[in-house]
Amino acid sequence: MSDFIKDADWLDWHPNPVRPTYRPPAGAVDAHCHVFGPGDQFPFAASRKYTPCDASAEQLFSLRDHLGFSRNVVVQATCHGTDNRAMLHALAQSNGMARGVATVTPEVSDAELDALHAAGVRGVRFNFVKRLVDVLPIDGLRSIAARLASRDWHIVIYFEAQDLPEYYDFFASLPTIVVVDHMGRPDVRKDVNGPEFDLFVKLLSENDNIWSKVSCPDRLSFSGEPLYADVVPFATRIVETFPERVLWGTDWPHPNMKTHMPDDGELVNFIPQIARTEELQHKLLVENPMRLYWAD
Ligand SMILES: O=C(O)c1cc(C(=O)O)oc(=O)c1
Repeated sequence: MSDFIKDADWLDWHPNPVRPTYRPPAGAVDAHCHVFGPGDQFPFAASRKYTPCDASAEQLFSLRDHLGFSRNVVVQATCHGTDNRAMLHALAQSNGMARGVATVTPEVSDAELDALHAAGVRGVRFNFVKRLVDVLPIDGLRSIAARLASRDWHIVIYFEAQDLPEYYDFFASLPTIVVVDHMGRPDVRKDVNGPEFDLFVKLLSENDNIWSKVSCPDRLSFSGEPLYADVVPFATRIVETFPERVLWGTDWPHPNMKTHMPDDGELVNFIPQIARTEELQHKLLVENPMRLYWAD
């Protein structure tokens, strides 16, 4: 029994996703997923904006095998704040088949960063989504970023499209590889070649250190599952313009979905819609994440 009671409107992860008909290439990496707790073992943070159901490392790895994937990148979920223990536990249970992205404060010591590296962490997440976090002052983020540059770590950023103009110069100034979560959350009802998404494409065009995850059609779509047709032009534009700088992930256990819970097998079946050749799929699922997370 968890010590926490999940939010009344919380949607649990899908209990029995289909076995995907699309088979990912050997060694495929789910480069964006999370663990939640379990809350009685790894308590959720006092600063959290939501209380989820539990989603353990064992459940994550069982999903990985079911979907035909080999590896995971476990991204620190905001409900755990800067307490990275649940994520680190997942890495420790993975037999080297998972890497992590942590959340840290500007006060983090070099020794703590060393320990995170030894545990398999290769990046830090900066979050600008106000419903999820109290956004840290930019100066603090800058000081963290400067310390990561010498470590060959990267920074994962999560923001929504309407906030990109405000943060554009800051993002462009970051000294590490930068990976944008969920394509910068475009409003897919707008034109894929319109000013809003063009600004995101410009960010990647002008900064060859900036990458994008082409994840979460379920969050972005208004046309809905399983086809997520309205997301396809956005994701294909990114995959085909920046084939060496894209990552894909399930986003399991899908925090804060309010209307439906995606079937993770159908999310895998969606991959060939957005990466339309075997070569693009191999870069997206194997070469790019391996370069970023398993270079050593
Ligand atoms: O859109 C979200 O609610 C969301 C939340 C989190 C998190 O709480 O860490 O991570 C994500 O990738 C997406």
